[in-house]
Amino acid sequence: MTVPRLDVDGVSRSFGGIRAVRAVSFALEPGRITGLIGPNGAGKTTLFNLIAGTLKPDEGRIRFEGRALAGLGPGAVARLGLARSFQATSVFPGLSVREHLHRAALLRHAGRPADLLRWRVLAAARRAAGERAAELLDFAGLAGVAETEAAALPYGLQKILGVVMALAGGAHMLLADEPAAGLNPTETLRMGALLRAIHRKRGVDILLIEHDLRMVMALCDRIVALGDGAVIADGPPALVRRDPAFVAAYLGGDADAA
Ligand SMILES: Nc1ncnc2c1ncn2[C@@H]1O[C@H](COP(=O)(O)OP(=O)(O)OP(=O)(O)O)[C@@H](O)[C@H]1O
Repeated sequence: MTVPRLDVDGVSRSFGGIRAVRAVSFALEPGRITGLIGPNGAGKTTLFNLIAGTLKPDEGRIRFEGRALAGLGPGAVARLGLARSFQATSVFPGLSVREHLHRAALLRHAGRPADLLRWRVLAAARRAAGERAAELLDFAGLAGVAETEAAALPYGLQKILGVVMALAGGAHMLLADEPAAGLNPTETLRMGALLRAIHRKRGVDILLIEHDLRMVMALCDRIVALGDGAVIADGPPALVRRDPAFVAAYLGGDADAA
């Protein structure tokens, strides 16, 4: 059997008395866009934090491409190729769009300060990061705003930059955290097209948390639905949207709303 891209096995996490994530298991084959959905408070963000290494599970194991993530922090997880979308404006205040991508590309070396003390290594890393930034500017359609300060971009472009920054370090899998939140319909379509291009043209798998069900249904090969911290439905969109547990928990019983 193929090694799953991401294998979440019996993962639980509580905060005080609240069991935010309860014995969640799913394995994602390579080559997929997967949606992680559920009502407010269902545990999506907690699960993302557990996968990205920001939080540690109380129980269970998470493997990325066969490697256990236990004990790794967010930087180490990202360097393995599992990267989370950034909040573009809060990362490097005052820096341009190009500089954001350049810094994000350099971050993959940040855990190896000894390397960076050797100027040859640093110079080569800077050059490669510059090339990568230029290529990503073109890929994401951001070349026209490359020298604009990231914080001054329209919100939709800031969200695009935050997603593309996650690719700058060479990710094989992108954790996209509500990329359409706060976007208007045109911006949402552009974001959907970008995610599809990231997957199809760059071969990056995506795990997508998103409240915009239309986007999730259109983009995803598979949907994992959480309710009250546990998996309540898991499968292709056409099946999940008719799953009684999903309909009851997420849509208040109205299957046609999905
Ligand atoms: N740091 C924390 N301390 C205490 N409780 C927390 C913490 N983080 C999350 N929770 C609780 O865990 C549960 C799951 O929250 P989580 O944010 O993961 O849900 P979510 O599905 O991402 O919700 P939303 O769609 O609103 O972002 C909620 O009851 C929340 O209040």
